[in-house]
Amino acid sequence: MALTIGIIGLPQSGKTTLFNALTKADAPIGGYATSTVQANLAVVPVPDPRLQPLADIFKPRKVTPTTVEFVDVAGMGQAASAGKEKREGLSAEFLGHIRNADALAIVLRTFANENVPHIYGSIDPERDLDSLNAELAVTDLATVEKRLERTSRAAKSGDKKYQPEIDLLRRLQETLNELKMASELEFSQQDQAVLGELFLLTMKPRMYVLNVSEDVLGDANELLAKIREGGDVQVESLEGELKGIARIAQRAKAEGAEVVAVSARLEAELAELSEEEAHEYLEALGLPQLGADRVIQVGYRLLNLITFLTAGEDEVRAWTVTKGAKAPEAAGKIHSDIERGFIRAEVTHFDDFMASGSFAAASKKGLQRLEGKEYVIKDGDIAHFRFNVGK
Ligand SMILES: Nc1ncnc2c1ncn2[C@@H]1O[C@H](COP(=O)(O)OP(=O)(O)OP(=O)(O)O)[C@@H](O)[C@H]1O
Ligand SMILES: [Mg+2]
Repeated sequence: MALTIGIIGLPQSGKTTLFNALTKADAPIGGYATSTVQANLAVVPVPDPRLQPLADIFKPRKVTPTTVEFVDVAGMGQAASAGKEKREGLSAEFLGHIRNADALAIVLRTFANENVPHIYGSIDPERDLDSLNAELAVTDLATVEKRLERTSRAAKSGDKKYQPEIDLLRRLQETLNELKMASELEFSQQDQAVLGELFLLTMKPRMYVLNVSEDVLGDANELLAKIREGGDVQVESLEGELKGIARIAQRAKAEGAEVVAVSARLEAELAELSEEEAHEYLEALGLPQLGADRVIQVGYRLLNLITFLTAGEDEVRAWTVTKGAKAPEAAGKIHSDIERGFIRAEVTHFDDFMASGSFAAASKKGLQRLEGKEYVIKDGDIAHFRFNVGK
């Protein structure tokens, strides 16, 4: 089952443009609200700087990155823009698309574009985030209250076993009612089963994607790095777009959420170029990498995934496992037979391999290990599995 990152944001914040930059696809982009009606879904390769050096050494026939799924949905906040009662939450159709997302990429507009009116009439990413959060919270509140009604009815029988669930639901109700995120609460092990059934939107891991104007991209990246590293930033003295960018970055830091700056329109254009041309362009702008690539990498991390590698003359390949997975489970990603017949894993970490130059040299230095069934796979492990399938 593929893990999915849902791209959400206000109408016309640049979600589909970002989606196109991520996927190098051509989803229709519109200059009017609700231009995305149905969802766009795509499987996106995860850029991994370890693949190329391995390919240079093994000269394999094939290099295969691992992938992650993104879904782009219509803009939220329509309830507000249509002047409807705001507390009704999201439509069932919309919800269907993001309920099952495993993490959220929240697009916040800071870019200036006279041809693209903002539904609230001005640029203010903090206000937009509050509005999105409120909408997510109200939607979750409806979910929680429905469940509370059902559980309370069941509890009328006098069975005490429902009490912990009712307590949990009441706590959630109170928090969401204040338009706070359910993720701010502490949960017990016992709560997890109910939470797992609720698919709350405000529980999902999230990242913020600031969609900025092309001309502030360089400054925005510097500012984000400075705030991330805990540098002293006088937000009030910042001008224009950068002020909003800094505010979101500070909030993200306080929440422990990731934040990435992209200029979605520029990146969607770059996605049309060859990789080489795109990188030349980036270098000219003084940027280390495409924002879209960062969005994919950070999104992948949000999903609690790590990458292990296999390398040989046939193929150099990146594979995905959940953090904490043991060697046989990793082997099972390649083939169920390898998991069933798992004997041992020969493991060399990518860094050790590169420092040694070959498996033989790594082995001589004692950097290639034989690991058993209980070994927990680490990000960047190059693994070769020994297995034996009986008849
Ligand atoms: N960084 C940017 N700078 C300038 N214009 C941008 C930028 N990003 C997106 N745009 C423009 O904003 C408009 C809206 O973009 P897009 O259709 O991607 O938004 P959306 O969030 O998918 O909208 P909807 O919610 O209606 O589906 C497009 O005209 C796009 O070219
Ligand atoms: Mg769209």
